[in-house]
Amino acid sequence: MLSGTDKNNGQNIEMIQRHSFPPSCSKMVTAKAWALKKHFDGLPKASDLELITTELPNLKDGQLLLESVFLSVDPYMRPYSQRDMKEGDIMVGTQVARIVESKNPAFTAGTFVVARGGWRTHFISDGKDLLLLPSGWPESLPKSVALGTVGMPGLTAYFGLLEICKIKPGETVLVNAAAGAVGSVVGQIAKIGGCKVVGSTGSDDKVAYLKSIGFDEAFNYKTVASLDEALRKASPDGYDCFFDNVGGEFSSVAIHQMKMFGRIVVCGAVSQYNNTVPQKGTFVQFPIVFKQLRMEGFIVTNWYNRQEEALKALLKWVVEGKLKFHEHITEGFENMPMAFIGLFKGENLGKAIVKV
Ligand SMILES: NC(=O)C1=CN([C@@H]2O[C@H](COP(=O)(O)OP(=O)(O)OC[C@H]3O[C@@H](n4cnc5c(N)ncnc54)[C@H](OP(=O)(O)O)[C@@H]3O)[C@@H](O)[C@H]2O)C=CC1
Ligand SMILES: CCCCCCC/C=C/C=O
Repeated sequence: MLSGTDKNNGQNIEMIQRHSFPPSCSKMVTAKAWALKKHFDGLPKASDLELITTELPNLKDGQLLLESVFLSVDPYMRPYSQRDMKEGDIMVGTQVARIVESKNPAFTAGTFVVARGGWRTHFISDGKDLLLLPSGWPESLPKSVALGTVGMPGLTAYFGLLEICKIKPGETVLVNAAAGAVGSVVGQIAKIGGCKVVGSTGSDDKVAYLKSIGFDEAFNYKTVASLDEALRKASPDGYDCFFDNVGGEFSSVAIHQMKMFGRIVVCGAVSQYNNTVPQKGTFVQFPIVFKQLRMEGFIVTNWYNRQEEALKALLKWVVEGKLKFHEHITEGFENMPMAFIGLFKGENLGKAIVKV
């Protein structure tokens, strides 16, 4: 038997082998997967990825066969591929998958789970890292939301805002990439928490969307004459909290408009992920020292010991209509590269999802 743990994705998932299995296997399942053919150089290109087709072995005791239904494409995959993947590895990622067959008594065929299976249509798991949808998941709520607002991006917003920023009612919160998976949840949780919310995003349609979900102020950073002025106009008194998804120039400008004792959550730096040469930035020490700011980076998985509590809260807000979600759905597994590349062109409104 050719098998192994997929170290690349850090998961207990049987690796897809790039050749056929012995003829003794009765029910062969053909799996498709996207592999990193060539490390990205600048903006990812479809030709950097390769679609491979393989056949999975029969299940051993304790194993499950899963079929992806919805897959997530996320900006983190770009820096992750650079740092942690080698050419030929299957792209890292999560999906909502259906259990097709189970030889694991803890799971029943037909159940939907969130898995870290990478960009694959089918895969085999020992069940260790599979997550059931939170209890009380309404039939009417698309299961894909478990990859967005009630999933990793929602958790990012929840912990970043409540635990790192520690927002208080009456404060003013700034978030960029505000119409995306994380940003749209940040703004809405901040509103639930009694804050004033300002969002920056890359199109007028997205600005209108942000207003429709309760943002107090929103602007299109691509068309404003001056970012500094746009930030000042949206909140003349400055910002208590800045949830930074973008980095780069935006952050360099925004840091100067923080209030005394402001908090900055460094969640991501999507504007920098495709850089081919290191950028020279502004020096941040002056505003940090003289306004006594706190600036903290965080990775959501560090908070996963509390994910049950947070997913419950996020689902409750969604069900109550306090937390709206939007999905940008790309149809077809073969279009995963296109959906991924689209993230860096601002094509998505809300969570970018691929439906197999
Ligand atoms: N620290 C953590 O644990 C986690 C961090 N993250 C980070 O959060 C951020 C948002 O992720 P997510 O919500 O999933 O993604 P989004 O759904 O927000 O999609 C990415 C968006 O980023 C914006 N964008 C793309 N390129 C640029 C650019 N050059 N300059 C400015 N904006 C750009 C685009 O929106 P627009 O049209 O507005 O430009 C695009 O739609 C990312 O930085 C990501 O890495 C995400 C999850 C966990
Ligand atoms: C369960 C999926 C793990 C996602 C981790 C995301 C960390 C993000 C970092 C920056 O974008």
